Amino acid sequence: MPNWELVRQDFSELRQTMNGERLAYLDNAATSLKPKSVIERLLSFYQQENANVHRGTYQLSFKATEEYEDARKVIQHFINAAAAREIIFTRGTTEGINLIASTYGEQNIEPGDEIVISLAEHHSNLIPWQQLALRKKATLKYINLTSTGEIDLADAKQKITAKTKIVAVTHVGNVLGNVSPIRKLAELAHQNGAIIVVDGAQAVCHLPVDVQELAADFYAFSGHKMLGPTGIGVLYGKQKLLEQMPPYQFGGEMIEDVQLDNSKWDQIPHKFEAGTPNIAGAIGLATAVKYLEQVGMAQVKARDAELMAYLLPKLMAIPGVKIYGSQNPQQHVGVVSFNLGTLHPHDVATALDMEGVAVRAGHHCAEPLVHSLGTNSTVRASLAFYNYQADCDQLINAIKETKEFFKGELR
Ligand SMILES: Cc1ncc(COP(=O)(O)O)c(CNc2co[nH]c2=O)c1O
Repeated sequence: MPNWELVRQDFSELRQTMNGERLAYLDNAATSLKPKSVIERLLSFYQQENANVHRGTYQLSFKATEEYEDARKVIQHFINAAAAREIIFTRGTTEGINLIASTYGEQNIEPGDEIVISLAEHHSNLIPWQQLALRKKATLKYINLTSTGEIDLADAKQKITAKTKIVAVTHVGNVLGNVSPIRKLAELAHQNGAIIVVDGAQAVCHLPVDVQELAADFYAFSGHKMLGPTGIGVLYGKQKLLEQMPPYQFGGEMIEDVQLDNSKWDQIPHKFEAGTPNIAGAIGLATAVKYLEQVGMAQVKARDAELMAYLLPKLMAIPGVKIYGSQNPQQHVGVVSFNLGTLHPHDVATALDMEGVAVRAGHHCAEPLVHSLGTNSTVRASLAFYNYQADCDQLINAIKETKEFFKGELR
C-alpha cells in the first residue's frame, strides 16, 4: 500500500493556506491536482524538446513525434485498448463526445431512430445527443435512476429496443457518484444492434478501466481530471467504427492527398487529429498515467473508498445535512452531494471557503439530474487519493461552523 503522506508531497498545491486556513481541496471532480512529475515533464518538454510533430525532417521533430506517439501507446495500455490507433487525442471529454455525435451520429442516425441516455448524464453527454436527435428528427430517451441514484436496469431493458441506435451513459456520475453497469448496458445495446458511448470523465482517476472488458464502443475522458494538464483528453473508439467514420475537423495532419476538388484522408488516429495537436498535453497526460500506474489503480480505488467511508457517516451525522443519492459510501465513487437545511449552496460553499475548504456548489452541469433530486443546486465535495482524513474533518468542522453562523436562517 502506498505511503499516502509521501504521495501528498507530490502535490505542491496542497501545501498552501487559503483564507488563513490549511487548504482542504475537495473539488477533484471539477479538476484534479497535478503531481510534480507532470509539471516537470511539461517544463522539460518546452525547455528541451519542443518541435512540431509528424512533418519535420530533423531530430527534434523526430523526437517530439516519438514522444507524442509513445504517449498514445501509454494511454492504450492504461485502458487496455486493442491498438494505439484506437486512441484519439482530443481537448477533453466534451470534445470527444461531440466528435462522435458529429461524425458517427450524423452518418448513422435517421428520422425515427432512438438515442438512449440516462438521467445521470453531465451536459457534455446529454446536449450533443439532444441536439443530434433534434437535427435528425430522432427520439431521445432517458433511462430512469433508482431512489439511490443507480441506473434502473429494468427501465434500461424497456428503453433500449430495436429502434435504438446509440446508448450513451456515464461510467461514474459527477453528482451522486454511482458506477453504471456498463457491461450490462453494452450487452443490451449490442443485442439491439446499437453502439454504446461511455463518458469516463469521473471514472479514469478512481477505477481501473478496461474498455474491452466493458465492451465499450467509445470511451471518452479528460486529462485534467486524472492528474494531467487541461486541454488534452482521449476518445477511445473501436477501430472498425473509427475507420468507417468521416473526419471531425479538416486541415493539416489529417490528409493523405489534397486535390483542387476533393481530398483523401489519413488513416486513424490522425484522420481525427486535424491541425497541430496538443503535443505537450499528450506527453503530460502520459506522465500522469505513469504516475497513476506507479501508485496503482487498485490502491487508488481502495483509498477513495476508505476516505468516502470515513467522510459520509460524519456528514450524515450532522443534523440538517441532506445527502443526495445512496447512504452507502460504496455507492459514492469520489463524490458526495448534499445541502444544509434551506441554506443556498453558494452561501454554504462560500462559508466553507472561509475555512479553507474548496468544494463546488451549483447544478454541476447536470441540471435534469439535480432537478430530479428536488432541488436546483447542491454542495458537492469530491475526493481524490491524495486527500486524507484531516481534509474530511476540516470539511465537517467547517459545516458545523457554517451552521452556527447561519443559525438564524437555518430551518
Ligand atoms: C461526467 C462528466 N462528463 C463530462 C465532463 C466534461 O469534462 P470536460 O470536457 O473536461 O469539461 C465532466 C466535467 N465535470 C465537471 C467539471 O466541473 N465540475 C464537474 O463536475 C463530467 O464530470
